[in-house]
Amino acid sequence: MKIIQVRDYKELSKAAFDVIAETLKQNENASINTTTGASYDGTFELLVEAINAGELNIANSIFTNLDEYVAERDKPFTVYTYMHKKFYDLIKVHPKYIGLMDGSVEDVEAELNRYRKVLDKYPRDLQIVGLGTNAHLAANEPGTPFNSRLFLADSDQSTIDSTMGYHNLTAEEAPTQMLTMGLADIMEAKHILVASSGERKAAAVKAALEGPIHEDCPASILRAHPNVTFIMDDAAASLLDKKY
Ligand SMILES: N[C@@H]1[C@@H](O)[C@H](O)[C@@H](COP(=O)(O)O)O[C@@H]1O
Repeated sequence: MKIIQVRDYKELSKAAFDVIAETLKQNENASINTTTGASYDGTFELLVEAINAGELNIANSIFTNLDEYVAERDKPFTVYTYMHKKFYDLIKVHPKYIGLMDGSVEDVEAELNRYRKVLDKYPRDLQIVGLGTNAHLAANEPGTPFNSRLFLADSDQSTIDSTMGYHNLTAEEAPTQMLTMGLADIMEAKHILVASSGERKAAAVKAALEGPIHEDCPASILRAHPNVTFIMDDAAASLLDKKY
């Protein structure tokens, strides 16, 4: 695992951007699957700038997402809304293919089957993930089997609380379930990028990097992958025993 420790969120966003840009520069047909959320807001801003300045060509790339809330698509907190507001609506050139799950469907099984085919068609060159405060990956909460595949997941209370905080939602408005790629789906990527920022992620970073590799800590599975770039800022690294 390549661990990059930076000072703050600004440096973290630049370091994550550099990994994505390098992937696209090496292979303009790259298939990139991404998370959404606070960890990557700054990274998406840098991507939009670089694409619109003509410095990065994404016209031949594939972009897919790794999870989606069970909710109407136009709700402010959905992955669909995030990707459009912070990326797809802002860029002048679009990827060759954009794949998003639809959490508003009645037939969840059919939607998971449809997305299975999307993932099978576009094996991931780069998988972008964030850690939950409880060290979840996507919506794979603690206790999820390491061999999980695309499924409908119930969110832990800490995850629901994070979503409420980030999107300023009441308990009634907050989504409680997600369609999500499984841990085995995430592990299939050639390269996995993780970015973690701030004190609220420090315990999850410690568990992921220094705790047992166990299903109680979904992110610990990343240590079994041969090509992970883990970027953290000083605050997220503050509980680590070792200096990496
Ligand atoms: N399901 C999402 C994940 O896809 C996301 O990566 C993670 C971290 O989010 P954030 O970057 O906002 O802390 O938690 C959420 O619950």
